[in-house]
Formats: sequence, C-alpha cells, structure tokens
Amino acid sequence: MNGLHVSGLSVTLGGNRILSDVSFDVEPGHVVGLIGANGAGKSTALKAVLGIVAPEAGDIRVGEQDVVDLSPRERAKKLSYVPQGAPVHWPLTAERLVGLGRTPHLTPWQDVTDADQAMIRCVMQETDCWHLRDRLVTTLSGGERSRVLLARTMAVGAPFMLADEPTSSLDPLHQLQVMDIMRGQAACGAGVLVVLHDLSFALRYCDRLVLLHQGGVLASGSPAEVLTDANLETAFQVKVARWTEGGEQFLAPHAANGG
Ligand SMILES: Nc1ncnc2c1ncn2[C@@H]1O[C@H](COP(=O)(O)OP(=O)(O)OP(=O)(O)O)[C@@H](O)[C@H]1O
Repeated sequence: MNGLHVSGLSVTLGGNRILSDVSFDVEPGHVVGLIGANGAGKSTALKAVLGIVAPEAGDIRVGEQDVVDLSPRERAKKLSYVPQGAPVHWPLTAERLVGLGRTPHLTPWQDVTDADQAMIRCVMQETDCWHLRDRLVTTLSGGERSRVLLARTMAVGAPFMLADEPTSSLDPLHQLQVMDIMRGQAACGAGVLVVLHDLSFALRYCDRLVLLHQGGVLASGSPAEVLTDANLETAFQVKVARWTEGGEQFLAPHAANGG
C-alpha cells in the first residue's frame, strides 16, 4: 500500500466527460508510462492526481492517505510534477528556479540551506544544466528550459514524480538522458508516472504501461502486454515495425492504412 493508487477516476471538463473510471497504480521503484493518442486524457489524469483539476468521482491515494486530505504543502512534498511544455514568465536565474523545488520543505521566508544548495547543484548536474545556472530562464531555449524544469522537479525529492512528456523539445541525446533520469529516480525508490508519445521509450524504459483511449483504460500491464498490434491499431490507428538491436527493442509506427 506504499504506492500511488488511482481508482475509478472520472473527470468532466467544460461539460464533456474526459476520463471515465480510470484506475492504475504506481509502485515505488517503478516507472509507469501513460500513453495514448492526442486528447486521450493523459494530462488530465496527471492534473487530477495533482489536484489541479477536480475529479467528478474516484479515489486517489498516496499510501494509505487520500490526497484530498493532504494540505497543498504535503501534496507538493509527496507528488512532484514536470508540466508539459511549461512557459516560464519570471526572469529568474536557472539556479533560483531549481531552488524553488525546495519550497515545500522550507518555512515561509526561509532561505535554502547548504544541504538544499548541494541538492540543487546535484540535480542540475544530473540534468546537464549546471552550466546554465546564472542564465535567466526566459532566455533559455525550449530544450534547455525543459531540463531546468526537470531539475526543479527533482529538487523536490518527492516519493512520486509525475512527468508530462518530459522528452518533448529535447534533442536525441538529451531525450535518452531524461529517460535514464526517470529510471534513476525509480532506482532510488521513487515511483515515476511519465506521459510518453515515443513507443520505443515506453517499451524500453517502463516497467508498466497504462494505455488510455477515449478517456478510458484500453490496456494496462507490462509493455509486452500493452503494446500489442491490436492495441496500437485501436489507440493510435498505426501499425508498427519491431526490431531488436544491441539487445534493445524498438518500435516504429507507420500508418495502418498503408499511408
Ligand atoms: N479545461 C478544459 N475544458 C474542456 N475540455 C478540456 C479541458 N482541458 C482539456 N480538455 C479536453 O480534454 C481532452 C483530453 O485532454 P488532455 O490534455 O488530457 O489530453 P492528452 O492525452 O494529454 O493529449 P496530448 O497528447 O495532445 O497532450 C482533450 O479533448 C481536451 O481538448
């Protein structure tokens, strides 16, 4: 019962049912991939877990605790979040922005401690953005900003990390590094819930997958159980080529209609 448990989650937004009876678990030490076509409800599911959108029904628990019983500070300590393509409007340095990740652990007006500072440096090095520490985030490229925002999320040190398409806008090497970081977070005991569009990453980096389709769970289980030809054709209207290279499995989609 130490995991993040979502059961029977339903969300209606703007009068439209977006999620219906969605259930999944994220256990400590696991990377769980949330996949599905555009508009399937992936970001909405993350936002419901985080309390950014209010569910119409459902039970969301961290361990034994219902998230609605957690104060915003307690929730922020337990669930860290990498938002999708988040713009940053404040002219803060990258180091200062990453330092905001420590806010849930500080009392009001308390400055970061030496231990916090060491952690900030560590996560910025891990995400390859320590060299950007004195730059204003408003001047960074999209990929540089993404890595700084990931570092801020890691700086929280929460037992669960929710990441919404953390590899979008990154070059191929940084995409691989970010997926390795997701695995590294899990190796250190965190439960990671990550929204992905890259099916090869879903196959290679995730312990379990949840495939959303039209607001419901079409399939969940191991990558091999979920990434079947039939599920991929239903969810994405694609066929896939599959191959193994250097001991790693790859998937490349192509249009189901042959186009
Ligand atoms: N505030 C809102 N009001 C009405 N509809 C909304 C609202 N927010 C999201 N939606 C709709 O809910 C559906 C699911 O959106 P969501 O962002 O969760 O999808 P997603 O699976 O993350 O998609 P993508 O892969 O494109 O990021 C979409 O059809 C979207 O237009």
